[in-house]
Amino acid sequence: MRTSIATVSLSGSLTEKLTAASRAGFDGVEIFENDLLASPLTPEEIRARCADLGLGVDLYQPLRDIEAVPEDEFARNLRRARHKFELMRRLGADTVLVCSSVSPLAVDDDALAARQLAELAHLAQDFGIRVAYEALAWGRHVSTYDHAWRIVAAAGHPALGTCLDSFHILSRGSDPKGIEDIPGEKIFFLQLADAPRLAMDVLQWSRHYRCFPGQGGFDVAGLVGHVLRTGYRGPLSLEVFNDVFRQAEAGPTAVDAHRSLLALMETVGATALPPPVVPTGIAFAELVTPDTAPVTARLAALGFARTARHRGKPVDLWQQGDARILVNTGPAARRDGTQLAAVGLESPDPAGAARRAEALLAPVLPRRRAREDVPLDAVAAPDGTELFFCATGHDPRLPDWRSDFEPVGHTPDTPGSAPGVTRIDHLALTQPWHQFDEAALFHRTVLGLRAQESVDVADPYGLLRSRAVTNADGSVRIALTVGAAPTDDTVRAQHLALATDDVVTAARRFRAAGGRLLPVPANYYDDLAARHGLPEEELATYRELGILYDRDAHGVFRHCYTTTVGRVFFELVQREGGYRGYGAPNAPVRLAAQHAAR
Ligand SMILES: O=C(O)c1ccc(O)c(O)c1
Ligand SMILES: [Mg+2]
Repeated sequence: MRTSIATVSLSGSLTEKLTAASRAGFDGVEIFENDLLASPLTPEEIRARCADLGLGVDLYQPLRDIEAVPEDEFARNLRRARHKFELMRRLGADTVLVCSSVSPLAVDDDALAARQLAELAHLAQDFGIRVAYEALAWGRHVSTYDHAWRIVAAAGHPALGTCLDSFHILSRGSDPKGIEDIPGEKIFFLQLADAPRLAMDVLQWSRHYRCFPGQGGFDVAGLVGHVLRTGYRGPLSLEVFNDVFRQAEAGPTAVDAHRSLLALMETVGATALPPPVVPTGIAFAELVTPDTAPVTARLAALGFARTARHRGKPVDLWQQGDARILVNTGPAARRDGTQLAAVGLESPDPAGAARRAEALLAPVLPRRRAREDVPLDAVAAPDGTELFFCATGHDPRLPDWRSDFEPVGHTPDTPGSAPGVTRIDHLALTQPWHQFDEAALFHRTVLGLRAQESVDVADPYGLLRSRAVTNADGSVRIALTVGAAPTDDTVRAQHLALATDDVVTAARRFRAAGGRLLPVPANYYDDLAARHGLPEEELATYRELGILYDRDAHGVFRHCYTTTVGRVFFELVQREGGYRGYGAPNAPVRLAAQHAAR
């Protein structure tokens, strides 16, 4: 099917928007009137630019406040429309969107609306133009798709059809099943947008909070299924009014937009993509650092041993139990400071995982970082984190990334031999401020992970949002976070959470080995005592070590934090009884403590 995007969904000049849409692989655009009015290009130049970029001008929009008005007013509206049709002819656009009137002059008279829309369509026809009538959710008299369709049907003009917009339909709670009663050839256009479920005025909701399909709470794919069953074969077009996307760079936004549409088309069976290959564990996390000592001192104190070194690069493998951390001191480290740069995901089919990622527009990274390296499939996540699809000896047919490493003589503790770290529990990756929703969609569609609900976390200097993506058994957990103050290193911090069966002993061992744990204020423990009624002795231990505590319907969570190096800190976590969360209620206390420590 044709994919299209409204210029209002992207930031920049019209030229920048068109270029971004074309590069991201869209077939066409809806040109929003304001973008044309503000452009220094003539309509002919815009048409030529679109042609050069391989874009069709699938829709010109919107014509407003046309129908169901007194005759003298309607005569003025027709003059206005004629001017637009002349413009559209120069632009090479053959469909115009007319949205239902919000004018105080409009009357509640369907027969009048139908008669005037037929007259408009008659004029449009002379210009080779079709009119697509759309119910705005806040239209004065027409606000539902079935009402707009009744008027279109009554008008009975071949150049008049309807435009369906998933936002207007789903925001009002209309049942989209009735779409199947509209003949496909009378649906002239289909606009798609998702939105988070918010209890607010629908106009404000529409103009500021729409998002790409799959990022919000609507069943957009379900709606598209109904539309396709009518026989509609026109474009699937994204029309997303969103305050964040208006500011974000158009190029990446357009790619994210197209990915969301591809995933939606897969869901409704309109396209076939390589199937998702869900990762089965975390093979490694890779830190880059220009300043090795503070990182390795923390790892050693946590009980990690340096077990191997890369044959060709300044990269060490530190290991404990099944937790593997690469410490890279190469050139990227000097450029970027200490940060989590790459994640190795255990994959039953690394090549298949990479094929899906590529089909969903993820940048594919070179298979070998150096000529002599084992070939590994890798892609870049939206935040730039490199994701390696790899095998850690679980399948003899797949190359083992560890073959690039030479043992250095230390053997790690075997899991369970000492109460240390058993595995990586989760990773927390900070996303660029404008890519939070996209990050969740990426991890869900590209990696086949499940996204949990987003939670708000109060930081002393702004609000953070956090959303976890996981595989079914919890062996892959990634917390995606975003903050309001992107330049602040506490807000930009990433962390590596390490699982242990006994956080108290692990914390004591870390301290005894010279490690410093993040101090937690006494007020926190007074509150904890009141909330959970923990025995005084247990509380005293937590107080002493800075251990935080949480409980959900499934179990208990105890955790503590190291101090931060660059953008990175470590967390020791003990999950008991199937606890599913990440200690979110404690995050504000942790963030305040980290700001204080800075
Ligand atoms: O918010 C609006 O005015 C507006 C305009 C055109 C549309 O297609 C739409 O869905 C909303
Ligand atoms: Mg619309």
